[in-house]
Amino acid sequence: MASMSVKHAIAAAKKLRSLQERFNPGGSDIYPALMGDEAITALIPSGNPLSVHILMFTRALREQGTDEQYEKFGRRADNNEIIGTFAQTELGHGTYLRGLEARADYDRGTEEFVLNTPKLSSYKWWPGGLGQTCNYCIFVAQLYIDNEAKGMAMFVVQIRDEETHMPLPGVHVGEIGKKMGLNGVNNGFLGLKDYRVPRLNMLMRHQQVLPDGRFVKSPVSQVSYFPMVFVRCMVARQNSNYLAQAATIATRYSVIRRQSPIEEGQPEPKILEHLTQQMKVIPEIVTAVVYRLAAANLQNMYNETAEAVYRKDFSRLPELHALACILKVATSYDSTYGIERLRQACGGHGYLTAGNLGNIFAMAAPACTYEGENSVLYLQVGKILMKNWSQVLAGRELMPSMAYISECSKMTSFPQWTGSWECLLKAIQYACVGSIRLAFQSYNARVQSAQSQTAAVNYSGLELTKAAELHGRSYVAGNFYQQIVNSPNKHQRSPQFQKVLENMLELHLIQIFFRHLGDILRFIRITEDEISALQRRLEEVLKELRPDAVAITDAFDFNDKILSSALGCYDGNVYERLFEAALKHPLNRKSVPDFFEAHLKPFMKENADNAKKSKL
Ligand SMILES: CCCCCCCCCC/C=C\C/C=C/C(=O)SCCNC(=O)CCNC(=O)[C@H](O)C(C)(C)COP(=O)(O)OP(=O)(O)OC[C@H]1O[C@@H](n2cnc3c(N)ncnc32)[C@H](O)[C@@H]1OP(=O)(O)O
Ligand SMILES: Cc1cc2nc3c(=O)[nH]c(=O)nc-3n(C[C@H](O)[C@H](O)[C@H](O)COP(=O)(O)OP(=O)(O)OC[C@H]3O[C@@H](n4cnc5c(N)ncnc54)[C@H](O)[C@@H]3O)c2cc1C
Repeated sequence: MASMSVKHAIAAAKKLRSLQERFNPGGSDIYPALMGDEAITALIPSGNPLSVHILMFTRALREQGTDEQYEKFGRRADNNEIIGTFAQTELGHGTYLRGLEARADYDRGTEEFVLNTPKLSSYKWWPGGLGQTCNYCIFVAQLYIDNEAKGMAMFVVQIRDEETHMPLPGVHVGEIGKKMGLNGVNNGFLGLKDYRVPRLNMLMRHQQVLPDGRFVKSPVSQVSYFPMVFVRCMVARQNSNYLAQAATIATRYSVIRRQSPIEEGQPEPKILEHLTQQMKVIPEIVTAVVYRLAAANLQNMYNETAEAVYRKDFSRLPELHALACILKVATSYDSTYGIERLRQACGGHGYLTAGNLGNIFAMAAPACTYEGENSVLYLQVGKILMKNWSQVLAGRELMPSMAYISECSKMTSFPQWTGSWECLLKAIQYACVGSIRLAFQSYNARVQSAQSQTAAVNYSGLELTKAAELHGRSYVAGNFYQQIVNSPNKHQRSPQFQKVLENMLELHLIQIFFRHLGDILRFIRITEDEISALQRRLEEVLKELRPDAVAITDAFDFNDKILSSALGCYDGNVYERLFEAALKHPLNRKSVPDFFEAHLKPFMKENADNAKKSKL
C-alpha cells in the first residue's frame, strides 16, 4: 500500500509541478502546492506520504532557516530533489514539548552537533513518511551547550543515502505499524546514536549557536512552534473538505434511496423527505460551508502573520496561535463526529467500503490528535482566555478576534429576547463570556490559594475547556454572520442565492443554540414559548433548505474520483455501482470458496456424524 501511495503521490506531484509552471510560472506561491497536496491527498485514499514533506519540512526550512540554509537545503526540498519530514513527537512524548528527550550537544572543537535519542522513549515516533519515504528530516531536539539546556532547536538531518536510500550510520529508522487509516503514509520511527551534523545544520533564522558555542536566544521562543501553527490552519481547511465530501455523498444517496412511506398508502419517499434525515444531513452541509469560510479567514491571517514574522514582527503571533488552536479543534471534532452522523444516515450501505465514508472518517479523525491533541489545545485556548480576561478587568483592549468578550463584559444583563440572528449570536457570545468569568473565578481562587498556575489550569480544566469551546462557537458563528449579512460583495449575489445563504445562517445559529442551550440558560432567561418558537423555525428552515441540498453539495464540485463512493456518484446509479463493486470482491471469483473443502465441509460432516452417534 505504501509503495502504491508513493507512486501515486509522485505522479500527482509531477502533474502539480506542470500545472504550477503553467499557471504560476517560477512563482514561489506555495498554495498551488497545497492545493496539489489537497488533490493528491484526496486522490490517495490511504493518505499522501509526501504531505508532511510539502506542509512541514519545506516550510520549516523556509521559515526557520536562514537564507543561506534555504539555498543549501530548502531549494532542493521545494524541488522535491530531497524528501523530508518533521520529526518532533517521540515514543514517550508528543504534547509536552519541554519533555522531549532527543538531545543535541554542541561540540565547539569540531563545530558540530552530536544528536542522540538516549532512550527507547526518546525515539522519534509518528512523523509522516519517516518510515520508508524520506531521506531527510527536521529533527527537533533539546539543545545543550556545555551540558546546559537551552530549549528546543531544529536540525536538518539526512537519514538515508540519496543514491541507495540506505539508512546512514548511526540511524535506526523504520515504519511504526498499521493504523486505523492513512496506511499509505508510512509514519515512522527514528533513533540516532552519536549522529554528527555541522553547526550550520541547526535552523538559525530565529536563534543561533555561534562557532565558539555562544547561544543567541530567539527574541520570541514560540516562533519555533510556527510550523505547527501552519498545519493547524491547514487542518481547518482539510477537515472542512472531508466533511463536505461526506455531506455530498450522504446528500446524493439520500435523494436516491427511497424508504418508508410518510403517508399510509403513499409511495416510499426519498429518505431526505424524512425530517429526521434532513436533521442528520443538512446541518452537516452547512457546517462544512461555515468551516470552509472560517478556514479561509484563518489562512489569510496566517499569510499576514508569516510575512510579519519574516520581518521579525511577532506582534500577531499570539492571536494567530489562539485562532489556529481553536479552529483546528472545532473543525476536526465537528468534521469527525459529522462524518460519522452522515455514515449512519446512509444505513447499511454507509458501512460498505464502496461507500468510502469509513475511509473519509479514518482520514479526518486523526486530525483530532495530530498537530496538538484537541483537549490539550482547548486548555491552551482556555489559558489564553484567562490572560485576556485579566486584560478586560484591567480595562485594556483585546485582540480583534476576542473583542466581543470586552463588549459582552460590559453588559449587566442580556437584552430583551427577540430570537433574531443578532440575538442568537449575542446569546452564544454572552454564554461564552459568562463561562470565561466563571472559569476565571475558579482559576484565580486556586492561584490565590497558592496553587501553581499549571496546577490551577489542570484543576480548572473542565471550565477552561467549556470556555474555549464556546469561544470557538462564537468566533465561527460571528464570522459566518458577517460573511452572510455584512459582506462587501453581498450586493453582487442574486436574491435567490442570498436567501439560500440566509437560510444556512438561520440553520447554523439555531443548531448551535440548541447544542448549547444548557450553557446559554445558565446566563440568559428564555421562556418555553421562545424556545418552542426556535424549534418551529428549525423545522421550517430544514424544509426550506431541502430543495437546495443537492445544488449546494454539487457546488462543492467534487469529482467522482475524489469522492470515490458508489453512494455519491454524480449520476446517481447507486445500486449498479454497489453491485459492480461487490462482484469485484475476490471471494466472488469462484462459486465455491476454497475454504469449503478445507474447513467448512469437514466441520459440518463432523457435526452431522456426532448428531447420528448421539441418537444411537
Ligand atoms: C489544504 C491542503 C491539505 C492540508 C492537509 C493538512 C493536514 C496535515 C497532514 C499531515 C498529517 C500530520 C502532520 C502532523 C504533524 C504533527 O503532529 S507535528 C507535532 C505536533 N505536536 C504538537 O502540536 C505539540 C502540542 N504541544 C504544544 O503545542 C505545546 O506544548 C503547548 C501549546 C500545548 C504548550 O506550550 P508550552 O510552550 O509547552 O507551554 P505554555 O505555557 O502553554 O506556552 C508558553 C507560551 O507560548 C505560547 N505558545 C504556545 N504555543 C504557541 C504557538 N504555537 N505559537 C505562538 N505562541 C505559542 C503560549 O500561549 C504561552 O504564551 P504566554 O504569553 O507565555 O502565556
Ligand atoms: C496520523 C498521525 C500523524 C502524525 N504525524 C506526525 C508528524 O508528522 N510529526 C510529528 O512530530 N508528530 C506526528 N504525529 C504525532 C502527534 O503530533 C501526537 O500524537 C500528538 O501531538 C499527541 O501526542 P501523543 O500522541 O504523545 O499523546 P500524549 O501527549 O501522550 O497525550 C495522550 C493523552 O493524554 C492527555 N493529555 C496529554 N497532555 C495533557 C495535558 N496537558 N492536559 C490534559 N490532558 C493531557 C490527552 O487526553 C491526550 O490525548 C502524528 C500523529 C498521528 C496520529
